[in-house]
Amino acid sequence: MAQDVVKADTAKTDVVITAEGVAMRFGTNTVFQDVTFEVRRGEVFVILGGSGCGKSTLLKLLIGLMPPSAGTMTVLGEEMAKLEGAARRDLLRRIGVMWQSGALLGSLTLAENVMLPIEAHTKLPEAARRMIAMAKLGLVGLSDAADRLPAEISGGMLKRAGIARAMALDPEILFLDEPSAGLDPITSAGLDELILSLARETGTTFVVVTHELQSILAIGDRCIMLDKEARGLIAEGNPKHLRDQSEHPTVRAFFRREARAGV
Ligand SMILES: Nc1ncnc2c1ncn2[C@@H]1O[C@H](COP(=O)(O)OP(=O)(O)OP(=O)(O)O)[C@@H](O)[C@H]1O
Repeated sequence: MAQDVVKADTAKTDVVITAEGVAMRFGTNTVFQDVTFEVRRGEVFVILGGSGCGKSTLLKLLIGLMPPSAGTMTVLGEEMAKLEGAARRDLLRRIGVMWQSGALLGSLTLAENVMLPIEAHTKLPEAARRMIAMAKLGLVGLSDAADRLPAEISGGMLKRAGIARAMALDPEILFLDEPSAGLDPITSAGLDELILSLARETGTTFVVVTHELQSILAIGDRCIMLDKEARGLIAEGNPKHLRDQSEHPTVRAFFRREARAGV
């Protein structure tokens, strides 16, 4: 199996997420176990795998929605599962999440949607909140749509607006749950370009959950692959290396199915 060999040289300060021996069980159902990986500052890190392998569950553990059944997970040096109250809120403020649905409020304009987290977490006056919201909408190419309602824009624009809102408080890590779900291939490729340019220009670390092969190859600096049958990780490394060099049958099957169509 291809493995990234740079890991040993990486300074600890460059590591923003660690998972060590992480397991998640629901009753007698072990979704995964022995999951160990790290995410480095500034990279686009992809969590991939087939349906039901536990991608969303892992994302929920990472953002502290539930604690792992076993193992240790740290985000920005803190063990989320052990944090409470203000310490937990402080850490949550340093990360952003865009769920698959985008979850914008339909009765508010895009600018008002982006202003919401700023209002919730700061005491900035409205003019300053709007200025930040406009800057974030500018980052995702939606300056001209700031005063439109979610129902008035396309699916791709909704995703961009969701990213702008998730970036409202300048998160160090941005988690994206299936960002290209429901988008046509051209719109999806545009979103991939946006994610790449945001990662490169803002230095934000992206953790992206997806099973879209085209996106994985386009944006992923590194990835991990979860597998339902193995109940854990079956690959870690650069997606293109895995595609070209992995000898694991499931990894090969996943990466080569669309590779034949010209990826
Ligand atoms: N709250 C829960 N209670 C019980 N079982 C759960 C819960 N959440 C997830 N599971 C189980 O964990 C397994 C993994 O689910 P998960 O949604 O994380 O997979 P996934 O890889 O994100 O799948 P998909 O790509 O289809 O969204 C499934 O068997 C699911 O039934």
